[in-house]
Amino acid sequence: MYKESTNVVVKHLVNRLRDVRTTSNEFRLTIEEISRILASEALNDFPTITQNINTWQGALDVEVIEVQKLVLIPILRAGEPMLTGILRTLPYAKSGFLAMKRDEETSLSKLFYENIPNLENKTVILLDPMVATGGSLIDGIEYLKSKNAKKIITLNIIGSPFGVKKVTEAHPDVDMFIAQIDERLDENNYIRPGLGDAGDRAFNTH
Ligand SMILES: O=P(O)(O)OC[C@H]1O[C@H](OP(=O)(O)OP(=O)(O)O)[C@H](O)[C@@H]1O
Ligand SMILES: O=c1cc[nH]c(=O)[nH]1
Ligand SMILES: [Mg+2]
Repeated sequence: MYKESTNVVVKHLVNRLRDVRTTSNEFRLTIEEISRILASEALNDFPTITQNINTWQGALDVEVIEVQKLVLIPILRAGEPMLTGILRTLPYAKSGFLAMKRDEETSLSKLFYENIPNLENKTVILLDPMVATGGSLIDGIEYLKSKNAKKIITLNIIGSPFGVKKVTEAHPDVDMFIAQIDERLDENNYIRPGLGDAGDRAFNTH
């Protein structure tokens, strides 16, 4: 399934990403902010455990997210600020990494590096801001399934209708939380209106 955010703050922040005046530093910080909101939407139903803590009035049983059951995995480069943002909320979540690059001639993704912790019995939150053809996300999900992830949730910022459909058809068991689905994929497989190349915008390489 996929769920497009209805949060007006998320929409507001996505439009800041689209603005060409937004500097790379502000772009990364905005991605961090959006990702923290998307993560709280995605984790709303996540299982909690009871923890006994000491408060100013003594011992108290409280409900906390079972962070040990989570693994955060960004698809580099553009997914990196998403990880940074979510780690500010969940600083002790385990993280793994997939470094992928889409070949701009063929639009096929290639995996260059991975470092993934044990995923057995873990829920993976896969992070990539852009879902254009959907190829990178589909390949990333397949890789994590081959590593026996128990459940996969993706957090994405902008998708094309084509890419989102491809991902949900290829992996109907994956829950996709996306900030905004844009109008279309263009003839160069870029999202319109989109924001350009998210990696270049984030790391000042355009
Ligand atoms: O849905 P797709 O057609 O596969 O395109 C989306 C992919 O392209 C972008 O990464 P890119 O390959 O440009 O790498 P980068 O993050 O290093 O810029 C983006 O972050 C996705 O991973
Ligand atoms: O629109 C697009 C397509 C692929 N990658 C991006 O960063 N943006
Ligand atoms: Mg790129």
